[in-house]
Amino acid sequence: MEYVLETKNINKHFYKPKDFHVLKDISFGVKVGEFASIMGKSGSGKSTLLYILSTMDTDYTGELYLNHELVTGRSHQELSRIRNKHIGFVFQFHYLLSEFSVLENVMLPAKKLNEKSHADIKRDAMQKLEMLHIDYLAQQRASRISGGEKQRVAIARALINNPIILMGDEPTGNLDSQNSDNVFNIFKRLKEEEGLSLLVVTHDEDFAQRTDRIIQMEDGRIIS
Ligand SMILES: Nc1ncnc2c1ncn2[C@@H]1O[C@H](COP(=O)(O)OP(=O)(O)OP(=O)(O)O)[C@@H](O)[C@H]1O
Repeated sequence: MEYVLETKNINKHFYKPKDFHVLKDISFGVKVGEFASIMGKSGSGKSTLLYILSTMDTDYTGELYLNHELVTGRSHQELSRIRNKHIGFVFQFHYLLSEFSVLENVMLPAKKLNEKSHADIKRDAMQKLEMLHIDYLAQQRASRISGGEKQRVAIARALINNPIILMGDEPTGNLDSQNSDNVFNIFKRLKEEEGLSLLVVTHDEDFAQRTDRIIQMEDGRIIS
């Protein structure tokens, strides 16, 4: 089986205010081209797990593999590069820089990666915006577009370095049903047309039901 992401026995504790075993022996994988969702009650550990999977949190035991390579134990600098190059992340809030244009926002992670010329990055960013049907917003300031548009720009930005997996933490949490549907359809299209792998934490039952697989969490464990 070809996995883009795999974990082996991930455990995590929070020690303040008292010892709390938040993630218990999490072992699972996301297959290449799979669109998986994570559901579970508030407090079951979904966000905590996603922050480990996205390499933002390194305070755990167990192993994390991306493209079959062990990521656990790498230096802060290496992780920052792995994250920027291989993982796209979409949050509930868009985190766009409001004073920058839409195009500049999308270009930023590629600028940081520093592997391509300015012209190439600009061309790639325009292509992502076209793919999401928001290329007409390229020169607009990020502060001046709607919530649904901002989330689509955030998706374009998450895709600029052609990640191997796109992760989302409640990416439709701030959107109305029409815009949530838009985001779902974009994700579905990325899977079907680009072969992208996706892993999305959501409270939206409707959204989760339409993904390939629901990973159900309860009290820090995966129960199904
Ligand atoms: N920094 C922290 N210190 C101590 N406990 C924490 C910390 N962060 C989270 N927790 C606790 O860990 C548990 C899991 O939190 P987490 O945010 O992963 O849950 P979740 O399933 O994503 O919840 P929600 O659906 O509400 O976002 C919760 O009980 C939370 O209170």
